[in-house]
Amino acid sequence: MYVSFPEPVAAVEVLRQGKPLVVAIDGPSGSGKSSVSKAVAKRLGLAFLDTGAMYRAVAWHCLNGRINLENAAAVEGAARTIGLEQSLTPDGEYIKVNGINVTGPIRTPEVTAAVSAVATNLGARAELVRRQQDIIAKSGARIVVEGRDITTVVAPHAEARLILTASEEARLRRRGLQLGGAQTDAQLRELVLARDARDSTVVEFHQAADGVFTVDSSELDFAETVSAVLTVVRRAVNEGPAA
Ligand SMILES: Nc1ncnc2c1ncn2[C@@H]1O[C@H](COP(=O)(O)OP(=O)(O)O)[C@@H](O)[C@H]1O
Ligand SMILES: Nc1ccn([C@H]2C[C@H](O)[C@@H](COP(=O)(O)OP(=O)(O)O)O2)c(=O)n1
Repeated sequence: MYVSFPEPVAAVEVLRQGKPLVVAIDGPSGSGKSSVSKAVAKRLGLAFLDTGAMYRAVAWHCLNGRINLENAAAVEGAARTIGLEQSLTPDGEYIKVNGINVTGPIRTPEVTAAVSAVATNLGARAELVRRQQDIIAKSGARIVVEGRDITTVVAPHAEARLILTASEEARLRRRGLQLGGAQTDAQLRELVLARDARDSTVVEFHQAADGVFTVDSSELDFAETVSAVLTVVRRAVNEGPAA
């Protein structure tokens, strides 16, 4: 079989040309939000915003600056004052805190273990939501945004809103593979399920709100999931919110 390399890039699909097209994607950890959202943004020629990276960046800043994560006022203060700069394209993702590139460091187990302290801080959330809405407006409202509260709080009027979910088993397996298989079952459960349980005390990302579509990727491979999400986006654009 002859396989050409690099693979031909799929043609960009033009939807709502010249008009706003915000695609809001929420879901639990390991459901595929980040990777699938990037592929969807590429396919639709849209910008891309990883909101989880912003929560992680604040957590990294607190750990790095010895800011007590249990001090709610201090964490909120950190969210309000840090300089955040991040890529808004699906390729070459990066994020900087006060000019320091923390793209790698925000993915360490230490930051992952600490990030719920930021995610459950309502003052920090309000500030990050405000920043995210500002980024969406500045993108010309043609952007895929993924996180936990995008369909409900950050962009409740987005042209397409969906929850991307998958069974616990699928999410644990995918995260294990993604991290290279070095984690024990207990460690993976803490990284994925325990963190989701903590985060879901302040945001609902398991159940779709009114008008929000659901894509369950448990039985789908990556390409099928991207395709299912694109189908939902086309349907939302052509027919409106989920019934
Ligand atoms: N439908 C799928 N089938 C198989 N693997 C997938 C699927 N969707 C995502 N993945 C893989 O699962 C891992 C976790 O996906 P990721 O996008 O990081 O999830 P999230 O952002 O929701 O935490 C990645 O390695 C990704 O490539
Ligand atoms: N809009 C968002 C995005 C992320 N969060 C929180 C929830 C997560 O614990 C952290 C990190 O999010 P991220 O999407 O990077 O997490 P995963 O790696 O997909 O599990 O931030 C949030 O509360 N609201």
